Amino acid sequence: MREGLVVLLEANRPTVALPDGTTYLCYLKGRIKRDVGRIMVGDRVLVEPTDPGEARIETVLPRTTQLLRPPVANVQGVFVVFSLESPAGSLELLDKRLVMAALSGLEAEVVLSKVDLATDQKRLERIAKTYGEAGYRVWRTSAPLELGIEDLIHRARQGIWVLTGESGAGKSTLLKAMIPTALANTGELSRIGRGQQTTRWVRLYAIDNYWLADSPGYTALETQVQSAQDILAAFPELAAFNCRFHDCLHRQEPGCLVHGALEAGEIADWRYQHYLSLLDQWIKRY
Ligand SMILES: Nc1nc2c(ncn2[C@@H]2O[C@H](COP(=O)(O)OP(=O)(O)OP(=O)(O)O)[C@@H](O)[C@H]2O)c(=O)[nH]1
Ligand SMILES: [Zn+2]
Repeated sequence: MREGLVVLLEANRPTVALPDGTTYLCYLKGRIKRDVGRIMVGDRVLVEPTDPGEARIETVLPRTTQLLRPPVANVQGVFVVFSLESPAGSLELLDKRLVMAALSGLEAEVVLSKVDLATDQKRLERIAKTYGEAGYRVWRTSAPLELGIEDLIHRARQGIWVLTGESGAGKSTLLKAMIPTALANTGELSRIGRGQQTTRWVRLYAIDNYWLADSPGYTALETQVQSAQDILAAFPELAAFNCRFHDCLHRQEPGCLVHGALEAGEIADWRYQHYLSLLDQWIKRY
């Protein structure tokens, strides 16, 4: 048996890629349907070749993560695309996506798109610096100028990655640049059920040592928030402060060092505000 990855699920038939690049159109051993339920793109499986180009999936290995949209298992990281202009992205949504990624156990990188349209250079620098200091890889890209995209593509990564971001942020544009062969698929539609619903098949494409899903999105099945400290941990530049109380949440606690750092401009005010509002939402819910 050999280990492979489900890279496409077309009409419920999985295509599995092996590390050497060969692919098999697979069918599932009966027992698996009962044990695993639906197999997903991104599932790691053990296969037994049966006929040329065909194999039987014997085992589905345990999943680490599971996204609902796009439906992909074992996602390792997300590219959060943020458009500087037309339309200008929302920093609040950017922070929300980054926090969701952290709370779902995913890596995240920030892609500042459309730098060719950026009129406010100081703002661009401030944003890039803020997220860089918070520990994220930050990319600046421009599709028409072909800027930054090659660097972004060929950086060491592992596992499966997904593009996410607001409507109009530039996700499809990046996707086409990152996987030119996916072009033919972007409009691919499949009818399911009685033809009421249409859906696109998700396909994974190999880039260097990682995989990219050709469908943008990002809704995780579950997040692991156990305490307010988990929210704080998702803001690394705030979590780094050692205030008087070791579990300081940097609100109104005595001896909190964050307020001074804010006044000195060492922390971006919008990051702190977004932290407080996410913290509030979480506390109200529990
Ligand atoms: N000037 C400029 N325009 C860009 C750039 N990247 C994308 N665009 C344009 O921005 C618009 C939106 O880009 P898309 O790639 O469709 O954005 P998207 O995130 O896929 O949008 P949705 O499909 O609505 O989610 C298109 O008209 C693109 O041509 C860029 O780097 N510079
Ligand atoms: Zn504090």
